[in-house]
Amino acid sequence: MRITMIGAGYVGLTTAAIFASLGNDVTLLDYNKDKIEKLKQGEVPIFEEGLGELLEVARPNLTFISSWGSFNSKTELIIITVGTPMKENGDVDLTSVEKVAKSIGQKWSNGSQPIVIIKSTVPVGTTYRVKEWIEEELKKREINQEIYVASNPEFLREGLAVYDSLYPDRIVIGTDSSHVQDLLKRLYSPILNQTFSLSLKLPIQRPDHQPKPVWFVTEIKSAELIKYAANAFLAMKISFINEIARLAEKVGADITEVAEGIGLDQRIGTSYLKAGIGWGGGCFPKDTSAILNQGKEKGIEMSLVKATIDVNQKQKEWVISKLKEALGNLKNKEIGILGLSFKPNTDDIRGAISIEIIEKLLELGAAIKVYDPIAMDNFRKTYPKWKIKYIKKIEEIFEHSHAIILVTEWKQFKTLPYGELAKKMEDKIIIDGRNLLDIAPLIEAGFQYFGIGRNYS
Ligand SMILES: NC(=O)c1ccc[n+]([C@@H]2O[C@H](COP(=O)([O-])OP(=O)(O)OC[C@H]3O[C@@H](n4cnc5c(N)ncnc54)[C@H](O)[C@@H]3O)[C@@H](O)[C@H]2O)c1
Ligand SMILES: O=c1ccn([C@@H]2O[C@H](COP(=O)(O)OP(=O)(O)O[C@H]3O[C@H](CO)[C@@H](O)[C@H](O)[C@H]3O)[C@@H](O)[C@H]2O)c(=O)[nH]1
Repeated sequence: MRITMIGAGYVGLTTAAIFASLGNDVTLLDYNKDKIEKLKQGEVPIFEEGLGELLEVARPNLTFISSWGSFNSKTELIIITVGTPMKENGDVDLTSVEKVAKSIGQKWSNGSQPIVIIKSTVPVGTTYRVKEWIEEELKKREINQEIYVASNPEFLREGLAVYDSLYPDRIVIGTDSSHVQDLLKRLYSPILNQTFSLSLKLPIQRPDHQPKPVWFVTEIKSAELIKYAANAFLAMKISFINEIARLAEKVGADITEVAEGIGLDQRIGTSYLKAGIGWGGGCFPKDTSAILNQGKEKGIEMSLVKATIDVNQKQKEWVISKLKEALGNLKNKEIGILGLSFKPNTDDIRGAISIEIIEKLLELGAAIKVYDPIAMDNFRKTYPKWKIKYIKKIEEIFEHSHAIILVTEWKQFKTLPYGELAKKMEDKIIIDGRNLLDIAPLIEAGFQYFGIGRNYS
C-alpha cells in the first residue's frame, strides 16, 4: 500500500517504520529539516528500544521528506501523526493538524482519492474538522471531491513503542465507511493476525498465549473519545493509588502490599497501580486537561478527572514538604536529582515530574545537581537558563549533598552502592519517589528514607 505519514515523532516514526517493514511503500514527511536529515543519514532521533533495528528493516520501503513539494499525490492513505500539545489554558493546540489538513487540500491531485487517517490525539469532532479544512482548500481550487476521513487513535507507550505497535491489545478505527474499514483492515492484517516475522530485540517479550489484537470499529467520535477516556482512566488509577498511599503512610500500611492485594481481584487488575511522585509525560498531563476542558465546554463537570489531576499535583508538592520537614530551610542546600525523563527507557522529558520539582527547588534557593542516563541533553536544551549542575558520573551526585531525590526509576539506580555513597553526603536523606529501593540496607547505611506510602518506620 502507498502511504504518506505526516509527523515523524514517537508515534509517526514508529508507525511509519512498522508499516514500511511490513512491506508498504511509506513516505514520512516532517517539517523539521534537521530531524529528516538525521533520518536520511541513518540516525534515530529519539531513544526508543528496537526502533533503530526496525528502521533498518524498513529502510528500503521508507522515504523521508521535509516539504510538501515532494508529496506523492498518488498515495492511497495519508496518516496524520503531528503533535497536539497543550495550550496555556489546558486546551489542545490544533495548529499543526489544521496546517496539515490545509496542505493536503492544497496538494491533492484532482481525481485521486486518498483516505485521511487521524492518529494524533485530537478532541472529539476534530476528524470532521479535518475533512472540512481539506474540503475548503479543494473548493478554492474548484475541486469537488468527496473526502474519506477516519480516526485511528494510538495507544503505544514510550519506551515500549515498537512492542506496543506490534502487539497492541486493540486497534480502534472510527469510521462510517466500509471502504475505509476494508483498506485499514488490509493494512493492519499482519498485526491483527500476528503473521509478520520480524526478529527484533525488544525490552519485553510477548507472553505465550496472548490473544490476538481486537479489531474494534466505532463511530468517528467514539474513537476520538476512547483515546482520551483510556488515558484519563489510567491516570485516575495512578492518582487513586497515590491517594491511598498517603493514607497508608499515616496508618502504617505498605502501599505495595495494598496495591498487590487489590490488584489480585481481576476486576481491578495490578497494572497502573504503582504509587509514586505522580504521573507525567507527553500524554497524561495534556490529555487529562483536554478531556476536562472538553467537558467544561459541553457543561459536564468532570469531577473524577479533576480530582485525578489535583491528586497528581499534591504528589509533587509532597516531595518538597518532605524535604522541608527533613532539612528545614532549603536555601543553599545541595540536592541531587536521580532521573529527569518522565519515566525510564525514554529520553522524553515532556511533562516530567523532575521539571516542577527542580523549578520549585531552584525557587527556594537550593543548589541542584542532576543525573539521567539519557535525558540530560534534552533537559539542558529545553531549560538552558536553569542553574543546574549536570553530573556525568553518577557517584558524584552524592558528594556533599544534603538530600537525594529519586525521580525516575531507571534500573541502574536500584543497585547503586548506597552504603559507600552515604559516606560522601552532608546529610543522608533520600526520597525514593518511585518506591524503587530496598529500605533495610539504606537505613543500615544511615539514610533517613522517605518512600511513597511504604512502611519504613
Ligand atoms: N508519544 C506517545 O507516546 C503517544 C502515544 C499515543 C498517541 N500520541 C499522540 O500522537 C501525536 C504525536 O505525538 P508524538 O509524541 O509522536 O509527538 P512528537 O512531538 O514526538 O512528534 C510530532 C512531530 O510532528 C512534526 N510536525 C508538527 N507539525 C508539523 C507540520 N505542520 N508538518 C509536518 N510535521 C509537523 C514535528 O516536527 C514532530 O516531529 C500526539 O497527538 C500525541 O498526543 C502520542
Ligand atoms: O503504575 C504506574 C504507571 C505509570 N506511572 C506514571 O505514569 C506516567 C505515564 O506512564 P506510561 O503510561 O507508561 O507512559 P506513556 O508513554 O505516557 O503512555 C501513556 O500515554 C500514551 C500517549 O497517549 C498512551 O498511548 C499510552 O497508552 C499511555 O499508557 C509516567 O510518569 C509513569 O511514571 C505511575 O506513576 N504508576
